[in-house]
Amino acid sequence: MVVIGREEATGATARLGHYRARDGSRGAAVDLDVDRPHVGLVVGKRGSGKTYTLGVLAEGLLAAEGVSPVVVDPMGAFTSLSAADVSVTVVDPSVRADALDPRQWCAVLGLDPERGAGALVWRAASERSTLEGMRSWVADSDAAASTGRAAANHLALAASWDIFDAAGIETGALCSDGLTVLDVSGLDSRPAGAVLAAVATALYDGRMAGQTDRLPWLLVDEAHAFTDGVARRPLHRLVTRGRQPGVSCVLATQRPSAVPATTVSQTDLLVAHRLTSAADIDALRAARPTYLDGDLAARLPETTGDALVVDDGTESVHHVTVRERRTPHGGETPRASDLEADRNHEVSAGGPET
Ligand SMILES: Nc1ncnc2c1ncn2[C@@H]1O[C@H](COP(=O)(O)OP(=O)(O)OP(=O)(O)O)[C@@H](O)[C@H]1O
Repeated sequence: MVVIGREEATGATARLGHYRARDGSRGAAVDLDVDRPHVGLVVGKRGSGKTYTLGVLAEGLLAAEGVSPVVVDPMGAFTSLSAADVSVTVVDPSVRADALDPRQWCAVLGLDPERGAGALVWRAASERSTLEGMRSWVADSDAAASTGRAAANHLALAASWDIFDAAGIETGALCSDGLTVLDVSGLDSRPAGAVLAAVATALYDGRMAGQTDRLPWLLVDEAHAFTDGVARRPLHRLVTRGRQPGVSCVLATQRPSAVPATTVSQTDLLVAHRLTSAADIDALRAARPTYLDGDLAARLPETTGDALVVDDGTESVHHVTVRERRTPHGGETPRASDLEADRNHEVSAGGPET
């Protein structure tokens, strides 16, 4: 067995799959180090196996001691795990208003903090810790009527997202011995970004303040959806500085070119599935010139579930077939033939009741 991500022989690992020889034959088992914190990036075109690979990693983390896997799940691909495994908790995302700082409040509402409604929301977020409090503070402020109305409308929009709550997401609840799935599939990109911002901040600050002994792993699917919104700064902080307090972060995306170059270059574990877009291959190559030279880019895998794994720690590249999941994969793209099969099943079962 080979362990990717470290040189030492001991410590917790998660089974990733097995080596794939050039002729496609199966080689030795491949594990990932989960003993120390890492920054991982899983890339690949649609349907190449990214979500599946995140699921494999989540399973491995669930089985490892001393770590707390947390998934931010924009596709609802992980919610089915709770039926298969009791240690999986699907959480309805909830965010304390003061989990976002004034700058993040302006970012999530798309407001310029320097002017008008943005400046008012900034002050409301500095003065009050709940959304209700911010709304009353704006209503009572002596700002120009049109500015007050605009700020009130933006805060009413935030209230309509139904995510802001005095309880919020606590570090302690996230850092359990099970897998926590934050299902943001029902949310638009702004509230989903607010949830990710709050979670990334809770994990980082929680570890800095010594609130948990466990090492959190934040797995983010469809990460390109979060790179220019309110979650950008907290994610950037995790990617650049999270390892020091012990927080790992693994981002999965079909568009590496949409992920900031600093994020790609901070990655110490890169899992590259099939990629065909020249812009995406170039984005990877630009950030990882040593490993992803022209030759290696040409050797990116062709088959779903196969991956090129680049390990910065040991400066090595591995050709891996990701193992099959032990729990159900919820990321299937619906197919017309599935509907057809369902219909046939209903007919053979006597059809729907009338
Ligand atoms: N390692 C694997 N072993 C077996 N089957 C796999 C593996 N990886 C992926 N698959 C199959 O390929 C399908 C597509 O994988 P997945 O949903 O992870 O793709 P994706 O890259 O996340 O796609 P999208 O970008 O659309 O989210 C899965 O439904 C699964 O059936």
